[in-house]
Amino acid sequence: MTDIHKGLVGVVVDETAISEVSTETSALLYRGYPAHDLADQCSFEEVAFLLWHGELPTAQQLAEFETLERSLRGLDPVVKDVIDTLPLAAHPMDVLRTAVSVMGARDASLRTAPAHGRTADASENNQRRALELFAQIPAVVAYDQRRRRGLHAVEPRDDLGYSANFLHMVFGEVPDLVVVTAFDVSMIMYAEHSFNASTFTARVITSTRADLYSAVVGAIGALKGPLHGGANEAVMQAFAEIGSANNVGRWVKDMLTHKRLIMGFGHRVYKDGDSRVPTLKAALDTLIEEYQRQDIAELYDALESSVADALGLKPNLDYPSGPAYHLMGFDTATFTPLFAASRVVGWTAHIMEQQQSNALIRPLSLYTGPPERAVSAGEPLDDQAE
Ligand SMILES: CC(=O)SCCNC(=O)CCNC(=O)[C@H](O)C(C)(C)COP(=O)(O)OP(=O)(O)OC[C@H]1O[C@@H](n2cnc3c(N)ncnc32)[C@H](O)[C@@H]1OP(=O)(O)O
Ligand SMILES: O=C([O-])CC(=O)C(=O)O
Repeated sequence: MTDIHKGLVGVVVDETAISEVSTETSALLYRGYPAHDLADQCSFEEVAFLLWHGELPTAQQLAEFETLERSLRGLDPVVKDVIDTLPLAAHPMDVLRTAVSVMGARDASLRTAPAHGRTADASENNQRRALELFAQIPAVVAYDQRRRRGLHAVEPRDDLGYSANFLHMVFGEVPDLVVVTAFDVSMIMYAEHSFNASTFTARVITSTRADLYSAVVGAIGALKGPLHGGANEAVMQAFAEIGSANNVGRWVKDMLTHKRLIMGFGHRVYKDGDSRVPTLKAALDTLIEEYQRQDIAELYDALESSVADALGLKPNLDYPSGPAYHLMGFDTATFTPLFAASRVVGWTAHIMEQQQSNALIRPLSLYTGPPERAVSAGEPLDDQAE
């Protein structure tokens, strides 16, 4: 009897030195450091450097890294033109996926890479490409949200850190420090999570020796789904549907009656709570205080305890991030692109790790279709199908 691991549940498919997601202790380590400590003490730029290079940067390395990242923030006018051809009703994840695809098609260095070689896509090129995506995805997200609102694009500022500049490009001004800090924390918490569906997608694509952009485009596609990154958007839709804490009980009952999933709850690996939630919830609390939105805190708590009572499920990272991004002023459909802006660090770290020790990823399947049969010449196709 062949063992089938549907959804690859519990299957260890490879090694990684980038992060550890522990089921037993519900902990998350980035290159050995607890992610919550990094969120407390480091900037997103430092964490990106750590995930890519394995060590936190020295002061000089950080200064060089920041200077380079800031110099790469401007968006290629051709990418802007392509975005402008897309309907305003297109989902922002589709816009981002298209933008990254255009960036890949315009990277001349890809065209000179020999397809047959082991080093078909040299690692220093990939480090550059990863940094460019890191620096430019915020500009894509900002450009797209602003065009939907009928606003002109805002150019990046090289005197601001990653998160302050991101918010400046989206909203045309730098918000209070409390908002910038909460956003930076969200970027750090979303940056990396071992072999989740989108990262695994990127590794599968990389295993065929396809280029980094193809792998990132595929990862964006996988992240869009509501069982993965799309859940942060779905959480906010649920909040809007519920309206206020008083309606939570009725709403949850209705969801259970109709056997619908409650987005932002449950996790494939963490069965006793997502290790990242307390850190992002603390950041959400600072935003609730900043914007004086106790109503959101009440709804959040009521839904969390109602789902715990009804299903025994705990929130995942997408639960606090939904209301946090809403309070910051992002359109709901833009939440998952924010996740992508952060996770591009993890994706590209995994792409480079996969390239360093590659094996084509190609599992087996158990065939359950009809047994071998003969094609009868002259028999009408309809009869054959019966
Ligand atoms: C940052 C992230 O990407 S985290 C994930 C974000 N996704 C979501 O929040 C979507 C909602 N959650 C889910 O769909 C799931 O919990 C997943 C996809 C995250 C994990 O799924 P799995 O590990 O496959 O768990 P699985 O689906 O086997 O769940 C076990 C049982 O709990 C139920 N369940 C799990 N999550 C939920 C939920 N959010 N709402 C209602 N029921 C749920 C399942 O229906 C299943 O019930 P069954 O045994 O009667 O069939
Ligand atoms: O690990 C997972 O399956 C999903 C997740 O939480 C993430 O990618 O951040």
